[in-house]
Amino acid sequence: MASTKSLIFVTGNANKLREVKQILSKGGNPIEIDSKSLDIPEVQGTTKEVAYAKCKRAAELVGGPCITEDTALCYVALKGLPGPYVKDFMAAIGHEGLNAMLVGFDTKAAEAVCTFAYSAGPGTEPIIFEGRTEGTIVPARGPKVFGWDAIFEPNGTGLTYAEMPSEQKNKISHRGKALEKLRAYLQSLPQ
Ligand SMILES: O=c1[nH]c(=O)c2ncn([C@@H]3O[C@H](COP(=O)(O)OP(=O)(O)OP(=O)(O)O)[C@@H](O)[C@H]3O)c2[nH]1
Ligand SMILES: [Mg+2]
Repeated sequence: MASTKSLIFVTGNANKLREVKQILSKGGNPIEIDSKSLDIPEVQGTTKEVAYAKCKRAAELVGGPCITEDTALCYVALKGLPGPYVKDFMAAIGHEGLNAMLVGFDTKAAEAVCTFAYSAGPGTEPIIFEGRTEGTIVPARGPKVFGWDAIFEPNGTGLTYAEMPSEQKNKISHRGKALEKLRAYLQSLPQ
């Protein structure tokens, strides 16, 4: 029988939590997720630096093992920006503004980047797991439930993330890819 592990995911984002639970509860060795909603200040830096610092602080606050996640939306024309700062851009200028930023550029290509970090507990070095999905920024299509899902069309799908059933998004998404790496790592740990 498959063994079940439980892990604390520290996040303030209910949509992330829903997807992480969906993805990790499936498969031969399901991982059970408990969550803690803590608002952890985020440093400026690369996606990996942001994820690493978030997880280090989360482990101190939780007092034990935990995972955190940082998501970035990286425009090719803008050499990776807004990247890990997309949350503030989304809040300030919304879907229309995120499209308008690319007016005058030849390429609307973008990459969704998800960076999970796992800490074995306070004082330990977080380990990073990254997933990337390439796509195009388009005018919003589909339900506007989760962040910039409605304006991101993964290559070769003809659909935005928002137009896809969750199983389809999870199969190809930046988050799904990062979580498969995290799952493999957790399964390699001694019980
Ligand atoms: O359309 C989307 N599809 C996704 O798959 C997705 N994943 C994250 N986001 C949004 O991108 C920003 C990341 O910022 P972020 O990583 O700091 O998240 P957060 O502050 O909401 O939560 P957390 O840091 O407490 O975990 C936030 O605005 C998130 O809502 C997504 N939007
Ligand atoms: Mg955040």
